[in-house]
Amino acid sequence: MTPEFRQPFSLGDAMRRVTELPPIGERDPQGHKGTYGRVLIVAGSRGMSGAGALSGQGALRSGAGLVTVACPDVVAPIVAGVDPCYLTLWLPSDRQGRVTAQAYDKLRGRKDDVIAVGPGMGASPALRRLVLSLLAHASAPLVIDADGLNVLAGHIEPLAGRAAATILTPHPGEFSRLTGRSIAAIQADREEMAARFAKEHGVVLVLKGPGTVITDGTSLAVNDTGNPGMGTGGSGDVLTGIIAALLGQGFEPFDAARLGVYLHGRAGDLAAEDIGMISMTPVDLLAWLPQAFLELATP
Ligand SMILES: NC(=O)C1=CN([C@@H]2O[C@H](COP(=O)(O)OP(=O)(O)OC[C@H]3O[C@@H](n4cnc5c(N)ncnc54)[C@H](OP(=O)(O)O)[C@@H]3O)[C@@H](O)[C@H]2O)[C@@H](O)CC1
Ligand SMILES: Nc1ncnc2c1ncn2[C@@H]1O[C@H](COP(=O)(O)OP(=O)(O)O)[C@@H](O)[C@H]1O
Ligand SMILES: [Mg+2]
Repeated sequence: MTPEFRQPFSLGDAMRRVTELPPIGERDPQGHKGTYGRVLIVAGSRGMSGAGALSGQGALRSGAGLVTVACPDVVAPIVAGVDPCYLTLWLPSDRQGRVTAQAYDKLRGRKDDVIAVGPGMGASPALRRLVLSLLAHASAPLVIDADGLNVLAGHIEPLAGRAAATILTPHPGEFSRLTGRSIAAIQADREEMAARFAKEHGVVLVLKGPGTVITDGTSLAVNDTGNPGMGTGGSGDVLTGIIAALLGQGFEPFDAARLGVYLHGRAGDLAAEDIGMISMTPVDLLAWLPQAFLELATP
């Protein structure tokens, strides 16, 4: 067969399509905060303190035992003031209010069950160093979003060879930077592009937007919850916290990702039913997350 007649590579039948959600078990009566996962969220910078707070609250509303939001010290009091239930870890900051190259020293040796990094951190060589250090040395599963993803654009090799799971949560713009492909090309072939990337780099890929695709390169799910009311800055930051919390409670990475995406969208649908898509904000996703969880926990 000459090359021009070769079929294009397709994941086709080898791909397991998943539609059933993983069950949410009851909380262990003997459980305590140590049982349900210590979640570290590294997020925020001057001007984007909300990203850290929204991710932290997303994790709290999703059952995490103990949530710590690590953010530049200049925004830490603001982040701490949003919610009394998470801890804050104050990271050294530069003149722009972003983390410095010394930030990783504050995270080294911590015993977190899961680490999420990226929302609202801005772009800098120091952030790149921080993300690469986490990829190289953190033994906990990692969720990488937003600016954490952007530092990997054009340098995705550090994703390879991690012992623990890595979940990436790009929107199409971020996935375009990661892959070097146009947003249009990605949107035209979302499932194939996501699955191929996940397989090649050994990650769980959450390609966001209507019909979010979740795949580990072997299994694939397309989410059917969510609505355009969620097209408001900060919705994705909430999702990062939700997925991190589910990982911390022991869900397998692929399951944590697809369950988190489902619940996030369902919270958005419940909010839209009640207050409408126009007025809802990511804070409402937090408010309706309990109802979304209750629906799944109560048959
Ligand atoms: N309160 C806070 O602190 C908040 C902080 N935040 C923080 O802000 C930082 C910047 O994040 P960001 O996503 O706003 O900008 P960026 O990565 O340049 O992406 C834009 C590009 O992607 C594209 N694109 C996006 N979605 C798409 C889709 N569904 N389908 C197709 N295309 C899509 C988009 O396309 P366009 O709009 O041009 O059509 C454009 O090209 C980040 O750290 C985040 O965490 C925010 O969370 C807000 C609340
Ligand atoms: N029209 C839509 N339908 C379903 N989900 C949507 C829609 N618009 C946005 N979302 C969801 O909202 C979230 C937006 O995330 P992201 O783009 O990272 O926002 P931000 O960085 O501002 O928090 C994603 O989970 C995305 O799937
Ligand atoms: Mg985002």
